[in-house]
Amino acid sequence: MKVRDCDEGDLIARFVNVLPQGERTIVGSGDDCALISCPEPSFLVTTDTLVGESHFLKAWSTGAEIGARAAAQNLADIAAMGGRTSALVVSLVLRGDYDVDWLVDMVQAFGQRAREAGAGVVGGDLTGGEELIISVTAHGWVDGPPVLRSGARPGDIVAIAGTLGRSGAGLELLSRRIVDPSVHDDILLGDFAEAVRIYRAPEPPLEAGPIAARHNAHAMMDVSDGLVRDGGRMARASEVMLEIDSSLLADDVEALDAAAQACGHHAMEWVLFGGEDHPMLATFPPQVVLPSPFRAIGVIGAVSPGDQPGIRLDGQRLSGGFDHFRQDNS
Ligand SMILES: Nc1ncnc2c1ncn2[C@@H]1O[C@H](COP(=O)(O)OP(=O)(O)OP(=O)(O)O)[C@@H](O)[C@H]1O
Ligand SMILES: Cc1ncc(C[n+]2csc(CCOP(=O)(O)O)c2C)c(N)n1
Ligand SMILES: [Mg+2]
Repeated sequence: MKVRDCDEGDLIARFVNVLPQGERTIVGSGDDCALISCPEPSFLVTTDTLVGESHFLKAWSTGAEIGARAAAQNLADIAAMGGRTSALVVSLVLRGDYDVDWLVDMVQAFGQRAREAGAGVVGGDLTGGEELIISVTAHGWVDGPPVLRSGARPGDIVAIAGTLGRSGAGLELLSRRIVDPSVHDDILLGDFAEAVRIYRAPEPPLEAGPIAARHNAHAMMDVSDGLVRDGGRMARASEVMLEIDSSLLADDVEALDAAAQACGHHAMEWVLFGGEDHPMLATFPPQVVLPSPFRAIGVIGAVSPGDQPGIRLDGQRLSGGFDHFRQDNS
């Protein structure tokens, strides 16, 4: 059955059937607004949109992978404040010729990621249009003070939880047809399985956000546009220098060895400039024993007089990363 064979009410009923309600939901999908409890004095809110051809290709990813990706990148933004997600709303721009089963798979996988994070999917909107667009708004809360990008201080440990570079490598393996885009089986994907899987549906370590907050992280953000671009944003917000030690990125580089050989590419480029793995980048005071799953990748330095905040690798200043509107995407 195609979308054009249904009416909006039919589709919404199919979606609601597979979506989690969420523990904080008082009124879910079906009224003019959802009503969500928020006993804390303030709440977190973030929005992120995925567009077919820009963020994913239907030819490369299943509906379920696209749905999981849309949920993951929004859940990661809430986690990156040290928070937990209470409720998501999801707006879809659809074409009439989409397969309804494909769409329900997408919505179900979106709901499953929300469910795993303890969140409800409490509403959305449906519109017709040429390109598939998934626009998500997430609401959440944080127990205690939120962890901002602006809190890094000289002497802090720079740490990361989650993977770097896998999504960028997966994108290149698919773009260059080194991996057949119709293959989704980890066994068949072999050495490339992790990179391709994470490109299609990132696996951000959501629990790391609240863990970092409990261990007094000074600053945190998720990495969506690459370590260098996003690390530079943290550096500017905090007016510090992120000093990354390349030897501490060796495990990420090694994990991409097979992909690098196949693409004739330096794995370190993906680790530094690739986005969309959504790991948590955080800084911790120097005396803290880093909580699992964080690992150190460098330290925070002061900005020398006359210099600008930024990010350096082994003392060399870096710039670049993903930007929708610039041509210098690395
Ligand atoms: N159209 C807009 N109007 C106002 N603020 C915006 C707009 N677009 C983005 N912002 C704000 O700019 C900041 C950076 O946006 P961005 O989309 O890069 O978020 P991010 O968390 O860095 O990346 P990602 O969404 O990929 O995780 C966010 O605080 C966001 O709310
Ligand atoms: C088909 C295809 N081509 C290119 C990319 C790369 N890409 C798109 S958006 C983005 C950064 C985060 O964007 P945002 O800030 O919008 O969340 C990256 C690295 C992709 N994922 N799929
Ligand atoms: Mg973010």
